[in-house]
Parts: sequence; structure tokens; C-alpha cells
Amino acid sequence: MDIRGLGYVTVLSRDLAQWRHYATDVLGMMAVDGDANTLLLKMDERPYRLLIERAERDGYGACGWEVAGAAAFEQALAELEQADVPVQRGSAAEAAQRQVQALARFQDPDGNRHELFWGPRQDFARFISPVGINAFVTSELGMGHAVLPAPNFDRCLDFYQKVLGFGLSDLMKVRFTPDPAEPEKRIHFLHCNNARHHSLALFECPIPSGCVHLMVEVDSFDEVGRALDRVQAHGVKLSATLGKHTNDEMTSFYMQTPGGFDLEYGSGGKVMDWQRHTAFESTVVSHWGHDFSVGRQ
Ligand SMILES: Cc1ccc(O)c(O)c1CC[C@@H]1C(=O)CC[C@]2(C)C(=O)CC[C@@H]12
Ligand SMILES: [Fe+2]
Repeated sequence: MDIRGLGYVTVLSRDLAQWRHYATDVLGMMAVDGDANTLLLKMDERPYRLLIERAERDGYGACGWEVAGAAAFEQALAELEQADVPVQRGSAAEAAQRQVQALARFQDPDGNRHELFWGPRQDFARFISPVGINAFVTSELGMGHAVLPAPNFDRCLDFYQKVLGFGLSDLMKVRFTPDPAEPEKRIHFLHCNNARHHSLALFECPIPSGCVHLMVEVDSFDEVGRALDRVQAHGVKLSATLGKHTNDEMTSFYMQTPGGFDLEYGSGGKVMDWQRHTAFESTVVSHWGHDFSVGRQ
């Protein structure tokens, strides 16, 4: 399967107004009204990259994975069916709501929801950030990354690599207590067919909100610092301090969202050449910073 990037992410919400405030005043995204039950958050030349849907609960909705065109879309659906993965084709109305030519829905072995689509509508309306951000880093790299829970780790890993065609970028094993009897939890970082270090990561742990975190990238380090100022000004809870990751070299911080999952806000992520890459295991999360204990206080 030839997935080109993470096109969009959908989020479930009981309170669209709360998301509108958070996304515009803290993240610096543009709010665009969809229908009465949808809030579109614009980050670039597309009408939206985050789609907030009114629901009975707050949490992760789905990742929207982009393929190149109609033939790649049909090929992908055939490969999912061949792997005995139930796939539902979206209706014309659903495609219109997502502003794509066609979409389909499926789940991974742990029930994480995904959508596959081709042909996003691009309005080419300028991205004008309400807080003066120049640009989010998207386009050929996709909208960012998602880290999803995968308690059924081996089955999930197999599914993403063998069925969806993701490649392993690198991996980590983390232990939250010094107790050596406690089993290590794996995090595998996966890439699709673009130069972003990872568009998806799997974490061997159940997560109630359905998502560990989403990551968005801005085009300068100063924008990360300015976002940290807004986090403080609006009383948003930090989940990890500023730090620089070892694997993708992203300088970022983590905060809580109204979705009950975290959002990583970063800049300077490594642009990968997969031809020259070999997967490794990192034994440290970061070169410096990223104190996750602030989130547990
Ligand atoms: C290690 C790492 C590299 C690149 C990233 O974009 C990234 O998010 C991470 C951190 C992954 C991971 C997490 O998301 C949940 C909380 C985790 C398990 C920790 O407590 C340490 C590593 C964290
Ligand atoms: Fe991340």
C-alpha cells in the first residue's frame, strides 16, 4: 500500500466552542465553520487538517490517510479486503463533508479507527493565523503525527507494516518504574511514503481517550516558544517540558487538549532520506528536556 501521508485527523467533542478557543488562541490555527456539528481547523492551503465532530464523548476520532489517486485508493481497499480487514466505503455525503473525492473507514487490530482517502479539496485560501504564526510544516510531510495505543502490539505492528505498508523508523522501550519486574512498554515509530520521521507511532499501553498524542510542527523555534507563552497565558496544562527528541530531532513540548489526549507542538523535525536510514533502538527519549513528570503532578 502506498500511503503518502497523514492528511487529516478527526476528533470527537462534546464542546466545539472549547476546541475553537483552544485551537485558535493556543495552537494558532484558523477556525472555519463546517456544518452545525463540525468545526474545521485550517493549518495550510487545505480547508482543514483537524476536523472536530460533535459527539457524546471527547476523544480521538480517526486518522485520515492520503493516497495518490483513485487507482491507489481502489488498490488499497483491495489489499485491506485481501487481509480480511472489514472496510466501509464512505457515502458521497461523507466524502463531501470530508471534502475529498472518496473515503473508506477501517480499524486496526486494537480498534483504532482510520480513514483512507484521495483527492482532498484545496481552497488555496491563505493561512492567516489568529496569533501570527507564519506556517505549519505540512504539505509533502503530511499534517504531523499521531501516537496511538496498541496493547495488542505485535498484531498491530504486523498490520501497519504488512497491510498498510508503513516502515519502521526506530523504536524505544520504556519503563515507568525502576522495578525490573515490570515489563517494558514498546514504542515503535513508523513512516509512510514521505520524509517525515514518523506519521504514526504505536505505544504498548491502553489509553482511555483513544490517542496518546497528536503532533503539529511549526516553521521556527520561536513559534514553539511563543506557543509556550500562550499555554501559560490560557492556563493550559503542560504534559512535558520543552525538549529535543533523539530520533526525529524535533524540539517540542507537550500539553493537554480538550480531547483528553496530548498535543506535541514542535519545530525542526528531521527530514529523512529512507534510502540511507537504518532502524535503531533509542535508550533515551531526548537529548535534553521533555520532563513528563510535570504532567503527572
Ligand atoms: C520518544 C519520542 C520521540 C519522538 C516523538 O515524537 C515522541 O512523541 C516521543 C515520545 C513518545 C512517548 C509518548 O508519546 C508518551 C509518553 C512517553 C511514553 C514517555 O513517558 C516517554 C516517551 C513518551
Ligand atoms: Fe511525538
